[in-house]
Amino acid sequence: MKSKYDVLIIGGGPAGALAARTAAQKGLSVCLVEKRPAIGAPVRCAEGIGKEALAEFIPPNPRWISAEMTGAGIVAPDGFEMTLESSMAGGKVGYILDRKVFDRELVWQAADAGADVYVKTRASSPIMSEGRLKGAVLDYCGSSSKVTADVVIAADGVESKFGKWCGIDTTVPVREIMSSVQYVMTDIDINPGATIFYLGNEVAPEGYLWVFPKGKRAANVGIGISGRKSGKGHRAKDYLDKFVKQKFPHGKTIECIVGGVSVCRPLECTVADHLMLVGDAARVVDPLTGGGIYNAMYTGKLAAEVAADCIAKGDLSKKALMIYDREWRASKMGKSIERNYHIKEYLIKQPDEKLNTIIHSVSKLDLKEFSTLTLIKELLKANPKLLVELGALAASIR
Ligand SMILES: Cc1cc2nc3c(=O)[nH]c(=O)nc-3n(C[C@H](O)[C@H](O)[C@H](O)COP(=O)(O)OP(=O)(O)OC[C@H]3O[C@@H](n4cnc5c(N)ncnc54)[C@H](O)[C@@H]3O)c2cc1C
Repeated sequence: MKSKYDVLIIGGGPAGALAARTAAQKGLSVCLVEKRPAIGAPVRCAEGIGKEALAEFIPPNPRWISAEMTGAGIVAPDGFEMTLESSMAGGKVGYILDRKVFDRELVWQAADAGADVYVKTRASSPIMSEGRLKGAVLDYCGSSSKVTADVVIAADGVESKFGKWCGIDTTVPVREIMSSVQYVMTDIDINPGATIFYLGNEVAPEGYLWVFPKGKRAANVGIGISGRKSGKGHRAKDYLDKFVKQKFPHGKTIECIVGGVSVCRPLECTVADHLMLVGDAARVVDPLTGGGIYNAMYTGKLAAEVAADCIAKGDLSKKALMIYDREWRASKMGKSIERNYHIKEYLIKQPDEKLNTIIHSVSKLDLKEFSTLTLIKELLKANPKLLVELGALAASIR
């Protein structure tokens, strides 16, 4: 391992991979370290992503796509299902990825572009000198080495520690961590072309339960509930087991994963001198859907672009790197996170009766664009009273 790079990236998920690929393509020397022995495993994700969102970063490839989606369903607490599709999108609206292969492909592309990649290598502390971040101490199989870099990109996911070690407050309030469990199930009766979301305080308090198809009779069946609702007898797993017993009594569980998803607002500031935070480490998951793959790739790529400009100018100060922070907040992604945060806060306070009313208001929607914003606009049309309840927020949606 070399001891000096232009860019050191911590974490080999979609955020780190896109940062590494972009920085290497720009001719920078790049080191990406991943603490796990293999990129992409174990998967901690339901693997859903929109078709257009994915296409911004990589052309689709059947090698890492488990299933193509043509629509979605939202099931109200009383069991009524609203179906969503988009004839405008040519019938295909999204994918369920195979992230074990997908994440590996992204890192592979970064390596092909020239990045050095080290797995089973953990960043264990920052190197601080003359009051500034100079790099990180990396642990590999019992030995430690120091790697310095002009800029460190922390892409270390939801469990991110690097930002905190450098003085950034990355704490997520307990109520804004979704406690999640997911089974990969086979031998179950599903609609193989639609992602289904189940809502309700009895099903998934302050969260939702999902069935994301991975084939004709296989799916990721998972749940995320608010950390503050989780307790003895009411853990995410308890809710999921109850659902599975009722809905898929003969299904077989071939994999079980647990994880946390932050559904808080993004960090107040995602840069410091010589440091940038991207993806889940920056808390840029969509607070309404819990989706973070796109946002991770978007921030990873943008951070590397800004880093390259700043390296060329010889200024890696917080002030210079702030371009990244400002740009992602002003982007469609940043605005959508802010809006969806308020909608999530509104929805989690609603009783089941209200959720039933909202979902019953439309039984089938053909969306021009298959996005949460278009869906919300349609629901507002069907429930004009919500405009009053949402107050100032409604203006930003129309
Ligand atoms: C149950 C569940 C379901 C989800 N479903 C979806 C979904 O359907 N669609 C969607 O868009 N999003 C989903 N998400 C969110 C999505 O998985 C994340 O937003 C996405 O993976 C974020 O990418 P990332 O690169 O920021 O972080 P990660 O993918 O978490 O990658 C971070 C990497 O950093 C490594 N790392 C951490 N610390 C260190 C260290 N000190 N040194 C070296 N390496 C380190 C970790 O091992 C990890 O590999 C889901 C999440 C969960 C938990």
